[in-house]
This record gives sequence, structure tokens and C-alpha cells, in this order.
Amino acid sequence: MNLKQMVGIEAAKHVTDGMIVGLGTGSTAYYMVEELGRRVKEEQLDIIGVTTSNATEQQARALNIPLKSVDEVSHVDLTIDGADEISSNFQGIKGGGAALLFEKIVASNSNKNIWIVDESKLVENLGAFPLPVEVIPYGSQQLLNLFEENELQPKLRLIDGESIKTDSGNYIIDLHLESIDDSALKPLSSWLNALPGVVEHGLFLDIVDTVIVGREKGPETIGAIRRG
Ligand SMILES: O=C[C@H](O)[C@H](O)[C@H](O)COP(=O)(O)O
Repeated sequence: MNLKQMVGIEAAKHVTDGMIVGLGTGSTAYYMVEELGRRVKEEQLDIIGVTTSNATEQQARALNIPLKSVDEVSHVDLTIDGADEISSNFQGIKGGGAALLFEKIVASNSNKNIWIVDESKLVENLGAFPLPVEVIPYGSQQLLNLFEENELQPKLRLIDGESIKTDSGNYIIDLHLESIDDSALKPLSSWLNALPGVVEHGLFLDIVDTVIVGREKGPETIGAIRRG
């Protein structure tokens, strides 16, 4: 069993009958969704899933997990998702798979958030992983210019030479920051949020409650972290 599968299965143990569960996106969350699908089928686990991307929706539908949209539920009990980097203060970067917008909406409406990662994702300070910023196409060149002027080393994310489109039809600009001190995260988040054309960014601050880390010797659960 690989480390992503290990934490996916471990996290699924936190899901019990009657829960409304946010289903994350990515290669680690994939295993958690597979495990929930298995439990729905074999153990008649009674849950409602709220997906965070078209890809996860497709996967969950194929597994016959009952689904509702985030707008059809009163709340989400628990969301389980992957992450790209987690700092020693449990702040995170997400969006390597371009799903950050729906992920942040579902996470912000969840009573509890669990992130599942292999141990390579734990860092002292965030920033080695490029920070994704979701922007609407209109005016995106102006945002690229602004980020360039601010020495954030922006790169428009491409696939086959074309701008990638998120599930909402937006572009992703990746910022290469190298290392961001935790004290600079909130000012950076506020600055990005205030820019016209920016829809959302991949800094997930004070959101996670528990992290399940995949280590060679087995899964390790750390947290819980109080929300700020
Ligand atoms: O947009 C994608 C999500 O934020 C993913 O949860 C994140 O990129 C981690 O993905 P993976 O588990 O594939 O490394």
C-alpha cells in the first residue's frame, strides 16, 4: 500500500453514518473517496457527499456515493482533502490540481477539516510549492504584470501550450515565492483577495483541524488545531 492510499483509508475511518462529508480532490483524496465508496457498497454506510471538483464528482458518482451540492446542504460535518504543503503552524497551500476554489468553499463551510498527506508535504515555511491564484481570464495579463512587478515570479499555468481552465472556467497563475514566513501569510492573503480579477488563492489559513500524515511506519494523526 502506498502512503497516499494509507492516509486515504485512515481518514475514511472518521466518517460515520449520517454524516455530510466534503470530498476533496487530488491523488490522495482519490483513495479516501474509493474507500468511502467501498464502505457505502459493502457496509451500507449512510452518508451524503459534497464534492470539490468535477473529477471527484465523476469518481463519487461511479461509486454510487449519494451526492448533494454545497448549496443543497445546511452544513458539512467533515471534509477530507489533500494538500500541497503544510507549514509547522498548520497553514497550507492547496490548488496544485486547480481545484482550490471549490475546495475552499466546501472547507469554509465544514465543521471539521482533515488533510491527508504523505510526509513529503510537511515543511517549516510555505512557499517551495508554487502558490496558485485563480483569476478570471479578463485582465489576467494585467495581474501577471502586477505580480511580476512585485517579484512574485508569476507563471500562467498551461497545458499543451494553452491556459488551463478551472472547473469555473478561470485561469491559474502560479506564484513562485520560495519561502514565506508565517507572519506574512495573512497580509499576502488579504492583498490577493483585494485584487480585482482574483477569484481565490491557494493559501488555506486557519482551516485545518487534523492532519493525517503517511509515514513508512504507518499513519500519524496530528492536530487538532483551533481555527483562528
Ligand atoms: O487542487 C488540488 C488540491 O488542492 C489537492 O488537494 C492538492 O493539490 C493535493 O493533491 P495531491 O494529493 O494529488 O498531491
